[in-house]
Amino acid sequence: MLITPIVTSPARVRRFPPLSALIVGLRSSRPQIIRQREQRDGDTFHASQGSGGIHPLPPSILNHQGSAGTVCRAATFSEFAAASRSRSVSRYPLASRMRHATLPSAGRLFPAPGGYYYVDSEWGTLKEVLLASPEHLSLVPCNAVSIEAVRRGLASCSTRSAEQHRAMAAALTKAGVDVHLAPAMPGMPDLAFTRDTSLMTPWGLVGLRPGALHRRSEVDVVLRAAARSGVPTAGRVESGQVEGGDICLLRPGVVVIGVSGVRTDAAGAEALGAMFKIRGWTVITTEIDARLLHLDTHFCMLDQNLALGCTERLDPAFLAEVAGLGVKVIPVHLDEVSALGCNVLALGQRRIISPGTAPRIDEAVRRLGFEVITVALDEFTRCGGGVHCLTMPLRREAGSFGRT
Ligand SMILES: NC(=[NH2+])NCCC[C@H](N)C(=O)O
Repeated sequence: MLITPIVTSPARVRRFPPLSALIVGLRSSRPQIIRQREQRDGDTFHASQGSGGIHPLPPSILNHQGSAGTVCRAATFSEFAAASRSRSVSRYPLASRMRHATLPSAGRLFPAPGGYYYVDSEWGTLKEVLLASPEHLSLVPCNAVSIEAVRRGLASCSTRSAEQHRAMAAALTKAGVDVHLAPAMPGMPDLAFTRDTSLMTPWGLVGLRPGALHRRSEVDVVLRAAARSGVPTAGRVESGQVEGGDICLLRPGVVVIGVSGVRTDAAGAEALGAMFKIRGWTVITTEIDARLLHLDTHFCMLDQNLALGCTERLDPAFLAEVAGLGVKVIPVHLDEVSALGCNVLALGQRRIISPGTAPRIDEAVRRLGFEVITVALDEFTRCGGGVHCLTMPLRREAGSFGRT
């Protein structure tokens, strides 16, 4: 079967209705799709499905100079109509304004066919993020932290998890981040951890392939929700397994993939890594301890040259490589990792959101001049995920060097 991604120009993307209008009710969204369906000859391409690995974009649009636009998945009108009927998307605090992205400029290291939606680092100023409703959250004993929580007799409380999730969304909004919310899905107890199902790149959103089988069907839900917001899809990993918590866009041009063999394996890392390599990125794979679940529980970027890391567990060769790239690692202890205290979200401009479970780390980061915003997330941390796992950035300002 052939699929035909649709191409729009950045200028068209700029004219999209405000995201707040798209999210709350999506009443004005049909024109957006109509605009996406306008194709420009020469920029259209076909990618075959079912060939294994990831569907790459054609070389003709790689190394693109930033003028030809955005590659979009053609969302069907029925998807769009379904989205406009959805009620659950309207409950969150949303930024009423829409600040448009700085679109790709000549000076950019990786000009962006992805256009408006764009992420090339873990620390560029965060502008838009995708969350998913925790309505069906439950404590699945599928990682060391959640197994221990179940052993201690803990359970999930839907009222508290909803409150904490809303408070996190409110903190994001207050920090100038627009929030998109995927609807709840019965039978998907870990859906709220949107980080793991997909990855936003400079070229569009990539669907991942979770190693946890109970999470695999989450990918379609998240991709559909993103498509309703007009986020272009760049491809999908179709071999091996790879979860977003194991991926770190260390800086523009360097991606790290943690391989535990359980959630992310070598085949999945290779499939995803190929997408970056073909665009000239350096792909660093590092073996991680499966008991720590994901890379992002024990290695998280705070800023362009600063990270939190569990130096007692990370591979010394990886730490040496990171040091060679000029990134300083603030050591975190294993008990802080288990408390998800290392699993923080960089907002850019020296601001982070932290679950506040490791005061020593928060204090150390504050002393470095960061604003540390804490949100209570114990309903989620007992499931093995914190604020980094609960957020999937859709748009960050392009990472730029030279700043300290
Ligand atoms: N990126 C992360 N660390 N995600 C945490 C996911 C937690 C979830 N209960 C799971 O085990 O899949």
